Amino acid sequence: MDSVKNDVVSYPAYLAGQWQMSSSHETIAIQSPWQHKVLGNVQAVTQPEVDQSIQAAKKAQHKWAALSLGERGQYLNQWARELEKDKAEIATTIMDEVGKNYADAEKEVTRTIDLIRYTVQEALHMHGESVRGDGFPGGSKEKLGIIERVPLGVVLAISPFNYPVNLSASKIAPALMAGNGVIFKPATQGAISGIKMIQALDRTGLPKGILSLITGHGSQIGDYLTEHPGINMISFTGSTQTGKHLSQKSIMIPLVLELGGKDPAIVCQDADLDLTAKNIIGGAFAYSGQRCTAVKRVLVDDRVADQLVAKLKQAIETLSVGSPADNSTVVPLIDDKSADFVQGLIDDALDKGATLVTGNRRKENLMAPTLLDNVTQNMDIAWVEPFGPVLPIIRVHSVDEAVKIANKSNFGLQASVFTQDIDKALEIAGAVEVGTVQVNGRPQRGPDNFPFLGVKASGMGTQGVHNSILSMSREKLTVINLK
Ligand SMILES: NC(=O)C1=CN([C@@H]2O[C@H](COP(=O)(O)OP(=O)(O)OC[C@H]3O[C@@H](n4cnc5c(N)ncnc54)[C@H](OP(=O)(O)O)[C@@H]3O)[C@@H](O)[C@H]2O)C=CC1
Ligand SMILES: O=C(O)[C@H](O)COP(=O)(O)O
Repeated sequence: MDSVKNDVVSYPAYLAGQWQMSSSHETIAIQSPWQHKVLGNVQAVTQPEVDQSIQAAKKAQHKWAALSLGERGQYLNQWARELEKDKAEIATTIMDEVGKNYADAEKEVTRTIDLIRYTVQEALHMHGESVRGDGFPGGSKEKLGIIERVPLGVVLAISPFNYPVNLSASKIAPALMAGNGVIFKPATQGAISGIKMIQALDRTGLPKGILSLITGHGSQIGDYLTEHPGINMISFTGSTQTGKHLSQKSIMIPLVLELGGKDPAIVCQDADLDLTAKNIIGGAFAYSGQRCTAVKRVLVDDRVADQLVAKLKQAIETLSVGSPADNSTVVPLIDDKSADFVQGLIDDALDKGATLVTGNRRKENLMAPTLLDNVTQNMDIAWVEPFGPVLPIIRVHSVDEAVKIANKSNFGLQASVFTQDIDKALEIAGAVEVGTVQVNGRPQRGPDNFPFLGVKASGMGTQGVHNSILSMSREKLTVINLK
């Protein structure tokens, strides 16, 4: 299946049920962000190959949707078992390809297996409803409406680099269980992990054509996919910039967009500061802050700010920094360009008078975890998503000021509130314009049975297993006019 030249593997794409080298004869070299070597080549898939894949998905989808939920579930449960077998290999690929530490990469695969199994169970338990017409003026009991959920057709699933397996499966599994065909476009940096995951799915004997895996740079093939008339729904996770672009290109189809964030941790005067510091550190620096739900700013009551900063400094200075293979918390960023971007934000803040508490050291794309205090609203780091290991502290005089600054952001993914007063927590939770508020905990997507959503520039629509199945199916009403 794969071809090897000069020790570098060329991975085929999975087009209309066949593993194939692209007729473009063009490949993209995937460079490890930390081993500084080429891990393999993936295909630059052509537009005619996209057409063939979408046609094949359309054709296969009717038969697929005609299978019972139990039959579709059997393929997915088998996929979960195949992923169990490949766990170590896929975790190693994630580690090599996106620089996630091994323990977290393995957790990502385990979480994916759990998610697939849960998705099957959830889909099995979902059902439609019926309604009689007599509840509305002029209607009658003789009108019986049967409301079923039916698939949308072909779903385009586009995933980002930072969870190359989990955020892909969290689109593919619900799309398949809802009876759709799938066109899967992984992040280029993450494509080999995506390919390995689909190799496991292919081994289940999945009907040919129902899913294709299209590799290629989003900048080259993305618009063609998005604008394709054969696509009936798009589920996208990635940056706000790409998400906005995609929403302008797509034409009258449902979109679910999970985009960037600038999640604040609001720390009240009465907060348990040890618990707060622990959550902020884990939230801000795991996987070097390359998570949409990372804590990306701290809005702390001035009266406890010195104490909190001291605790954060102490904890940051004990974080392990280095190789993903050593399970370091802070690992090299996805590329040098990302590290340059983060460095630019740090430099801007320091130029404008922020206090460097710790960090601001760098070796290529490996950046030391950095804490900046006395950050003010004229600094870019107060508003921009760094996607790197830097945390700004903004001191505030009141809860109202914290909420005001929290809401001034374009983003609205999650927010954390640290306080021991539940009334205050609920008041703040009600006032913050985000998808989710975490009381005394760090922002996070999981557990995956919870709804996951962003508002404002952080997204549109809702993920989480139940909501993903809903968003990838629609209601269909059949009215029986009884005598
Ligand atoms: N809210 C959420 O759930 C999450 C949000 N994110 C956000 O994602 C970002 C990091 O991920 P990153 O991968 O860099 O994001 P990008 O937006 O750069 O890429 C995301 C995906 O979009 C593809 N893409 C690029 N251009 C186009 C296009 N014109 N049309 C269609 N698809 C395109 C990319 O392909 P290619 O790789 O080939 O360029 C990739 O598969 C951060 O902003 C983060 O906050 C990340 C995870 C979760
Ligand atoms: O990509 C991301 O950052 C995720 O969607 C967040 O997931 P997590 O909160 O489980 O890390």
